[in-house]
Amino acid sequence: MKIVADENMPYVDALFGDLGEIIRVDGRSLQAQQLSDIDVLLVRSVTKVNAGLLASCKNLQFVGTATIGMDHIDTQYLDSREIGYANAPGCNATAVGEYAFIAMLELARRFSEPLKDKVVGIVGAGNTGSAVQKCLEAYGVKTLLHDPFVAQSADPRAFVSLDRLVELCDVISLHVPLTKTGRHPTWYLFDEKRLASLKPGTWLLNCCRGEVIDNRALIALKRQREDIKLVLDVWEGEPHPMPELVPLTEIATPHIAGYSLEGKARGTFMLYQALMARLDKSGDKSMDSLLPALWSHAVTLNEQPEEKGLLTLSRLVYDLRDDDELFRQRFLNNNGFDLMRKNHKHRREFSALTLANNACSDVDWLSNIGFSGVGL
Ligand SMILES: NC(=O)c1ccc[n+]([C@@H]2O[C@H](COP(=O)([O-])OP(=O)(O)OC[C@H]3O[C@@H](n4cnc5c(N)ncnc54)[C@H](O)[C@@H]3O)[C@@H](O)[C@H]2O)c1
Ligand SMILES: O=C(O)[C@H](O)[C@H](O)COP(=O)(O)O
Repeated sequence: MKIVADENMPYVDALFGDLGEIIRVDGRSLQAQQLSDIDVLLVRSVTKVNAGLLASCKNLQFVGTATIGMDHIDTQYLDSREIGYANAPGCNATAVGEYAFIAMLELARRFSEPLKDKVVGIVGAGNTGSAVQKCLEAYGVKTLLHDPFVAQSADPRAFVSLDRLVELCDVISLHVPLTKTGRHPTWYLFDEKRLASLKPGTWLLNCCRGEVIDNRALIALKRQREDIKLVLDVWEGEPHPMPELVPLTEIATPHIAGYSLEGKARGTFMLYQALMARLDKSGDKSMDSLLPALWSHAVTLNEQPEEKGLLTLSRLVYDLRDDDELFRQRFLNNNGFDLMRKNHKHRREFSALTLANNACSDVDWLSNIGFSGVGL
């Protein structure tokens, strides 16, 4: 079996090595002629999988994308050729949730405005939106949700309209797929008009897809309204963000909100499971053996951490300021955006840090946020 895999997908050798030959490729520049005799294609969000790429693959049985988003895959075309496919829903939801939560803690500290006093609006209440909500609620922050699809399901949570969310929230975090059609398209969901309606001092975070916000309108808004604070992980026109937008942000990163080691391992592992099911084989691999230990094993709490202490714990697991600094230095360099993504291997999730409780008081909320605990 011949397997072509994006070079930015870790753990492919460990999981797929027994199945056949593995060829690593640069997913963004992948060409049809590199794929003519392959059986399996494993991609990330930067590869457009469509008739143009696959027309000459006669043996192709399976396409896997180690991502949540599917907007880069022409599933109709795959269906028409009866090629199996899978994505990895939820694989990096915890990573995105923790990224957004840490970013909010960073802004709270920078502007001396406690996160605990804010109301946070979450647009899109699926896997990543729910992961942010989990961290916020565990910490005791009030959240409001907008999701017209989930609102009509049996989900017991309360939902508000987008207008109401924008009107009431101090912080808005975006977690929708990129859609151009259907009843509630998200392309430019935050257009010039919506952006103009943000209440004074709003913090706006985008960790989903760049084009959910009209980036030109965002630049125009920021030039008039210093009070709006931006956290952007995704950009219109990736891998070339509008250069004038970057200095207008508080935190800027190259589409790595989902890039925890755990999230990447989960993504590859979910594709392994999907391929094994497609081949009607039972897999003998497990995810546990893939991950290394965190550099610091445990931290002992002698007292209840306040917001500053919570940020300190978060930074032990993932210091978002490092990625922000590197991005500002490098995004304009040749291939800087993609190189930073390719070399991004340092990030862990809260669960990698074990907290020991010497404080006696109730610190269950820390395990609800996601930290591992001895006696929490
Ligand atoms: N920055 C990153 O690294 C990163 C990582 C993971 C996912 N993503 C992006 O984030 C998106 C969301 O991921 P997810 O795992 O939460 O997906 P999901 O499918 O679990 O949830 C998306 C939610 O958005 C809702 N939605 C759709 N249209 C909406 C609209 N107009 N208004 C409000 N809600 C709407 C859906 O009903 C769904 O509940 C993905 O599609 C992907 O594009 C980015
Ligand atoms: O949709 C997703 O899952 C995310 O956007 C994902 O983290 C993108 O990462 P990539 O596949 O580009 O490495």
